[in-house]
Amino acid sequence: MLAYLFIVNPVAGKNKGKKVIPIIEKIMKKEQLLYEIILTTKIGEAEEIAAEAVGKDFSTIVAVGGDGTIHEVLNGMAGSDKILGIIPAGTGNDLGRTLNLPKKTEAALEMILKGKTKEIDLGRMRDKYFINFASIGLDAVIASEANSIKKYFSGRFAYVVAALKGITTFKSNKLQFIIDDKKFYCDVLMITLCNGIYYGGGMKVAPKADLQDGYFDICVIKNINKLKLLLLFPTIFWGKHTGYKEVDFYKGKKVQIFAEKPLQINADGEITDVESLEFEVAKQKLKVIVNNP
Ligand SMILES: Nc1ncnc2c1ncn2[C@@H]1O[C@H](COP(=O)(O)OP(=O)(O)OP(=O)(O)O)[C@@H](O)[C@H]1O
Repeated sequence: MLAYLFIVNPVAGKNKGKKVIPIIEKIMKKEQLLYEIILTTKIGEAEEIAAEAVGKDFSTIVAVGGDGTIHEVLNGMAGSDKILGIIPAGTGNDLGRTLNLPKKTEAALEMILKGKTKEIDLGRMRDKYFINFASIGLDAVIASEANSIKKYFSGRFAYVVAALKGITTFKSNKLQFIIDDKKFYCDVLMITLCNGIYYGGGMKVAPKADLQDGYFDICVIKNINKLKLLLLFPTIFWGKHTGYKEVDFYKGKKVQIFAEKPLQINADGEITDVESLEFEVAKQKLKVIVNNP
C-alpha cells in the first residue's frame, strides 16, 4: 500500500509549517492518495511519531519543517525500510540545499509523489543519528545563540549575528581527536563532521562532501587570532575558507574526540550536551526522495 504520513512542525520557518498544510491536503485529495497529517506539539515529538509510524502501513514518511524536524523524523525511522520525503519549511533548510530540493511546497510534493530515491549515509553518535553534520566548538556555541534569536531574524542573518557574538567571545579547546586510526592533538576552534555540504543557513562548510560516499568530510579550524577569524568566517558562505592554512580537511568513517572539558554538540542544528564524543558513519543508509537520483 502506498500511503504517506506527513509529520508537520507547525512552527518551523516562523510558522511556514502550518501554512503548507492546505497545499498538501489539496494535492493529496486531488491525486486520491492515502495520507495522514500529524502536527507536532512540542520539541522531540516528531521522532516519537516517526518511530510509531515505522510499525504501520506507511511507505513514505514526510518531514515538513526545517533541519531540526528532519533530524527528529530520521531518528525515529533510521534502520527501517521506510522512505523519507522532505518538504522544506524551515528557516535554514541546509539539507534541502545540499539535496537540491524544490523550495516551493507544490514542487516538493510533486517530487515526493514521483518517489525517486537516493540511498544516503547517516552519521551516528551512540544511539542518535544525524544526516547533515555534527560539530563541536565555536559552531555549537554560535548555533545555540542562533536558535534563540531566529524567531526575530532570517536563518542566515540570525547565524551571522550569533557568529559575531561567538567569534568575539569564544575560547579555543586543546583536544585530541582520532580519525579512523590517525591521532591528532591541537588547539581548535571547531571540528565539523559533514555528510552534507551546507549548514548554518547556507554556509558551504564542506564543499566536497558527498551524501553517498560512506565518509564524513571533516573540517578542522585551528585556533587563530580573532581579527583573522573575523575575516575567515564569512568566507565559509562561499566555501573559500578551504584556502586558509588554519583550516584542515580530512575524510573518515569514525571520529573520536577527547577534550579536557565537556563540550556541546550541534547535530543537524540541534544542540545537546554529551560526555562521550564518538561518531561513525552508520552501517545502514536511509532512502530519501530526491529530484535527481
Ligand atoms: N509545536 C511545536 N512547538 C514548538 N516547537 C516545536 C513544535 N514542534 C516542533 N518543535 C521544535 O521546533 C524546532 C525547530 O524546528 P525546525 O528546525 O524544523 O525549524 P526551523 O528552525 O525553522 O528550521 P531550520 O532548522 O531549517 O533553520 C525543533 O527543535 C522542533 O523540535
